[in-house]
Amino acid sequence: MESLERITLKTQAGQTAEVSTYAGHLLTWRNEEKQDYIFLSKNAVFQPPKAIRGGVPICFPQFSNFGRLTQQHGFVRNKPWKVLEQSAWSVTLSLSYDGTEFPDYTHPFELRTRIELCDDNLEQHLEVTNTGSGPMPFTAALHTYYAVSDIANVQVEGLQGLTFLDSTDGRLEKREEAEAVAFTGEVDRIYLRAPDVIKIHDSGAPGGARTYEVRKRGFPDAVLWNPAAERAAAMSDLGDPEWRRMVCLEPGLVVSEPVELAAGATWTAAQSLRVHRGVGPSAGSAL
Ligand SMILES: O=P(O)(O)OC[C@H]1O[C@@H](O)[C@H](O)[C@@H](O)[C@@H]1O
Repeated sequence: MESLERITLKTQAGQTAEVSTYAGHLLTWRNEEKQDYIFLSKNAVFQPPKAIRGGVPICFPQFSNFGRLTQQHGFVRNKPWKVLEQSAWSVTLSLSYDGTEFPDYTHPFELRTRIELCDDNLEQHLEVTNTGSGPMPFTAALHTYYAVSDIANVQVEGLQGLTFLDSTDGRLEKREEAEAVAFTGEVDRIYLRAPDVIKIHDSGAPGGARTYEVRKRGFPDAVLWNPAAERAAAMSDLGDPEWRRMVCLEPGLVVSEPVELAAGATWTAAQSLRVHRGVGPSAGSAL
């Protein structure tokens, strides 16, 4: 059952994005032909405190189990947020935590996210202020689910030569050899010190081909995830064939540069997503 408040952003050309005040969550981004750029599972459950499967869940103050919280990916994706500012094409939301609800995380903070929509370009900012009196450790990620025609058509460019932690293999440290990463099974990797531009090519997208160009700022790491059939079957809000229609590329502050934010200080990071359409699998790259 869907009962969440959605804010709709719209450009003059007719692109739309929907943002849920629950979880401060970008749910959809569609072009003027109503094609999805962002994946939202058909089996997603819109019932707080359940996390929404798809869109852009905000993992904070912890990514995965990188931190002391028992709750995977932190707790802000399971909370109502407040709208601070809104226009036809942008919205800013915030969430305040007073440090009391989770005994494993006693650092008060104010978190804000701003989403701005332009045609074929979406910007998302994340900003946190330490409102406590001591240093505040945290990890974070923008857990972005991209819509793809079929995971078999997807290649990710920009990761060659990087060290990654393989979460499907005990977080063993490995080196990425592939010029373009393809998906032949479960992929769950944390790339350390990833470049600020990474591209996802989908050779089967409507109109011929599509490239998502992801630019990140302030996030040193990048997580790449597709669960493949077996793990997806165990996730009631994903399943088959939904897992084939998504790939996650998540700018993150996970392991490369541990942060302890000073009392009163603010940390900011952002991602800028640009879509290149119908220009072949390389879309201006070397592939
Ligand atoms: O099911 P969740 O909590 O939303 O997590 C989904 C996935 O999120 C990814 O970021 C992790 O790397 C995966 O290990 C995890 O399975």
